[in-house]
Amino acid sequence: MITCSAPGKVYLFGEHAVVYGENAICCAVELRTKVSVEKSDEIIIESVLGSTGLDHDTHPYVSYVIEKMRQFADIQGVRISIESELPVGSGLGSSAAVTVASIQALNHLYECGLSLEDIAKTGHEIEKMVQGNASPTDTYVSTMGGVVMIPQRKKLNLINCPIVVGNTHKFSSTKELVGNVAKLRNDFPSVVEPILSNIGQMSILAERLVAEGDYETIGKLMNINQGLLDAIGVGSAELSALVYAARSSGAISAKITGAGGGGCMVALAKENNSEDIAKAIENAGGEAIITQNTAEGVRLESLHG
Ligand SMILES: Nc1ncnc2c1ncn2[C@@H]1O[C@H](COP(=O)(O)OP(=O)(O)O)[C@@H](O)[C@H]1O
Ligand SMILES: C[C@@](O)(CCOP(=O)(O)O)CC(=O)O
Ligand SMILES: [Mg+2]
Repeated sequence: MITCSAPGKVYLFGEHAVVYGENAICCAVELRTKVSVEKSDEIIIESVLGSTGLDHDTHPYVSYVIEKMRQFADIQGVRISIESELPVGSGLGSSAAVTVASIQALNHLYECGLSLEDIAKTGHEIEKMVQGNASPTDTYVSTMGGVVMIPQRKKLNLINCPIVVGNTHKFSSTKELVGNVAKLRNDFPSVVEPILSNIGQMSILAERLVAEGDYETIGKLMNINQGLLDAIGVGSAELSALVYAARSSGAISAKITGAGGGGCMVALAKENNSEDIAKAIENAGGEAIITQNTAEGVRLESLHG
């Protein structure tokens, strides 16, 4: 049995806008999805979502992974077991993590010889197939780790402060939210395109701030980004409650991460106040996770289970 894991991510800036080619800055976080694979008589995919064969309704990402990997190997029967620290459908890139970890596990099992660049590219093709429209961000960051500027795929310095995630526990589908933004942009191009372009500008300004470790100024821009995410309709009362709770308890910044609608928000904390922010998020009805960014992307965990 071969086990690989891949990290989730939070966006400092640029979700949704990045789908239209704008800049984004996204960091891998130390919350992982683990995928174990072994050859078997039939195809079995096991996860918290159930146990299925090739099934595009329950396991769309993993089903497409198997179909794509058949370009590189003769895959007949395989058992794929998924365990994850990432909440599903919550803006932390669980779809990219499960996709990337599955590709790498099959890559090892069938000795396909795919490079990390190949894995990120194949992962992006799969996210596009399921989501309809997807940026390369989540699959690239989950493959390579670190803090990355998209679309350049440029690695920036790691963020040297605690990251607090607040989960509303309201499931939200990325495909649906990306579709809603596409409709709004189509209905009001002269209004929505400048908003997306303004979001892109924040990443361009923030590149130097990340290099300098100027988290206070990064935080001011993140808070503006939150306002613009609300403007394009991906906020919710639950997310706003957690965002304002985090800010009132001393967070440097707080905004939605990922597709929004429900799912998670992210706050940057100071060295000494991550616990206070986590408590405020819990008091406002969310689940708090204190984490940090990670330089490590997809990795081999074990060869024998
Ligand atoms: N642990 C898991 N096991 C199986 N499938 C998963 C797992 N985590 C995520 N997925 C897949 O990813 C989908 C959620 O992806 P998405 O809507 O992009 O949200 P996000 O990536 O923000 O969590 C799930 O509906 C499921 O298809
Ligand atoms: C909204 C978007 O920018 C990020 C979606 O992230 P997540 O699936 O909610 O973790 C879509 C994309 O970049 O493909
Ligand atoms: Mg996703």
